[in-house]
Amino acid sequence: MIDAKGLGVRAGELWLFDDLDFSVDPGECAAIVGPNGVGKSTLMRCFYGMQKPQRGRVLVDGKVPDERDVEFRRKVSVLFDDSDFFAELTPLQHLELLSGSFGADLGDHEELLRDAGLGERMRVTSGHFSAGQRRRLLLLGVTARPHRVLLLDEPERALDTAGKEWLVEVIARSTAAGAAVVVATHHPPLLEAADSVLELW
Ligand SMILES: Nc1ncnc2c1ncn2[C@@H]1O[C@H](COP(=O)(O)OP(=O)(O)OP(=O)(O)O)[C@@H](O)[C@H]1O
Repeated sequence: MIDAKGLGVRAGELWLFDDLDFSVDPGECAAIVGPNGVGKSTLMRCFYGMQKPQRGRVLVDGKVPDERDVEFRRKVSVLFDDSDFFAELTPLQHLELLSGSFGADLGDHEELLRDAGLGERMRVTSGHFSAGQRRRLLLLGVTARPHRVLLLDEPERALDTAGKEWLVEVIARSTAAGAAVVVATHHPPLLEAADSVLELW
């Protein structure tokens, strides 16, 4: 589903990575690890077509990724650092919006929100949510919407222990439904649960 060959990205004079091969198939989760600043987010941005590699090529479902392409965006669900949601909407309204825009039945919205630890907050506008609550809502949105590819950049950020356990579960649900998942992470249980691990250094 994602297939990269000979990928190289330079930041200034320095090659963050070069000659990198990477692939992830439907129903599999690949984790990317490495120290701060090594290039994990940059690699994820290449998979979403937000960053053009200086060398090599990446294909997603056989095509060069293009974040501006509506068909591509419908297929590929992403959580990046700057991902955001509508502060004036409640979590229930977020799910209704997603369901409507994808024309999809996401399941029982209240049950999904209880499962995400947002049961008490499902009818409260999300603008004043805590960092962890916002992260739970974002993660629920990107994992519950229809997708064939899921890209998650440090999804564990701001989550408490229960939230991190839930995160491992929702990723497993996504792969079980046949999605190809890539997760850049510093959270060891996500590495243990992954089918493959790419270490950048
Ligand atoms: N567009 C750019 N131009 C120049 N340098 C960049 C650019 N994008 C990223 N960098 C640099 O590339 C390096 C890798 O950044 P990146 O965000 O990919 O790292 P990361 O592995 O995700 O780090 P972290 O674990 O801290 O999130 C950093 O030193 C960053 O400053």
